[in-house]
Amino acid sequence: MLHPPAPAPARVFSSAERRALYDVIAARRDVRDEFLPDPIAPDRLRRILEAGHAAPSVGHMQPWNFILIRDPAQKHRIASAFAAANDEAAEMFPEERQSTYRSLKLEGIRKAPLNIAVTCDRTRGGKVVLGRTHNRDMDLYSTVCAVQNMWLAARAEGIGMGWVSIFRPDDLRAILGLPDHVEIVAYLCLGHVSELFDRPELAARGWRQTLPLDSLIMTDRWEPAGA
Ligand SMILES: Cc1cc2c(cc1C)N(C[C@H](O)[C@H](O)[C@H](O)COP(=O)(O)O)c1[nH]c(=O)[nH]c(=O)c1N2
Repeated sequence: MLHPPAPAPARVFSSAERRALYDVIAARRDVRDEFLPDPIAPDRLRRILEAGHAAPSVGHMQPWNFILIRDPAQKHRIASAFAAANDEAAEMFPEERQSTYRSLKLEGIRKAPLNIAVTCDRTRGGKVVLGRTHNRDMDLYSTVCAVQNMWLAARAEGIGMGWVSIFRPDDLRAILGLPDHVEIVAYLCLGHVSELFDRPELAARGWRQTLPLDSLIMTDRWEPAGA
């Protein structure tokens, strides 16, 4: 007779191991401009992708794919799509912020030796997926979990990663040749880094400051501001 599989004892991490995890979380940065041209060694890239693939996903759907982009011509098309969208984006901010916005470097598409498009196949796992029955976007959220795992793994490997989202989605879909049932979730730039900011670059450059954690914690239900 077959017995259902039982869980194994949970591994306990030492304080040094815990510290290492929190250090990586704190030292992770969004990288735009600090990329070096050196290629990423295949074993490092593999570990970063494995970290992504180890992410939680709704119903264990694993809806992600990882499109590895190194071709300069393809990067050029994507950088042009970014430039078009970025011009439109600049216009959307109040006039007094537009020059600051234009001074920010917001992508490393050509400078980073590797770009990765992380996609979500919305049909994977069939029509009904455990946990997604009433919340259709859980597959997209799952894919974001994969991206965050990659971001942390990359930092631990000494690889910088930046997320670029300033695109008209249809431009990027066409360039990547995505079928209708596949969404682009993240466009990532990866490479070794020379330097890193010790806090978010947007905060360091005065665009937007980091909010204090205690101002964000609520108890039992939504607390209206000033209550
Ligand atoms: C979904 C999503 C999308 C984007 C980003 C992040 C995320 C989560 N970020 C990076 C973002 O600006 C950055 O994470 C914050 O400023 C905080 O900085 P650190 O990530 O802590 O360095 C980002 N940065 C950028 O320069 N261009 C971009 O298009 C985007 N898009």
